[in-house]
Amino acid sequence: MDLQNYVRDIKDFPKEGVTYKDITPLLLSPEATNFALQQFVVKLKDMRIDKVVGIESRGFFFGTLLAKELNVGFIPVRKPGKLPAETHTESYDLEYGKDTLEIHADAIKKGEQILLHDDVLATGGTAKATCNLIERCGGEVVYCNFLVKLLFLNGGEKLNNYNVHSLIEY
Ligand SMILES: O=P(O)(O)OC[C@H]1O[C@H](OP(=O)(O)OP(=O)(O)O)[C@H](O)[C@@H]1O
Ligand SMILES: Nc1ncnc2[nH]cnc12
Repeated sequence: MDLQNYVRDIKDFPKEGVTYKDITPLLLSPEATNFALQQFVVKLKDMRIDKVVGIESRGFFFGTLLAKELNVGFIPVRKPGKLPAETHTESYDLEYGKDTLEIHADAIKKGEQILLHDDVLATGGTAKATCNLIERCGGEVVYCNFLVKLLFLNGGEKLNNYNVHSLIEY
């Protein structure tokens, strides 16, 4: 199955000059969703993963599916002001703006091995900020997992020190 057929380009969204990679066609297809999930799991099955961290909001879709599949807990990393308990906070630059992310400070136990998941790796700011959050909680980022990697934005450079994997590259 060619997963690229399930990602569509939306020109000039959310800003002029940005071509947005829309994964909703993939989510609409149970076959493509299951295929992508199994492709992820093949790579992960021999690794020790204690928890999955998914990034709001599109990282929640496959993040929770992956956690269920690996039989481990799921941790949401959220936009500011959404998490109710004590948090750690990181700010970062996006392809189309600036943003801040938060994690519950007690979500990870010291030394736990964490899988980070998001739908798209673009400039890498979001993923790098999330790695920082995980490490501030005492976790170790053992794998950064994405559906889509935008090679021309060089997001991988920000994640030099990490194990990075994606199913679809542009
Ligand atoms: O690699 P980067 O340049 O940091 O960009 C990648 C991030 O941008 C998108 O999130 P967005 O902020 O659009 O939020 P959403 O998931 O809620 O749509 C995407 O889901 C990633 O989280
Ligand atoms: N071009 C893009 N398409 C979808 N999500 C993104 N996140 C950052 N850049 C993106």
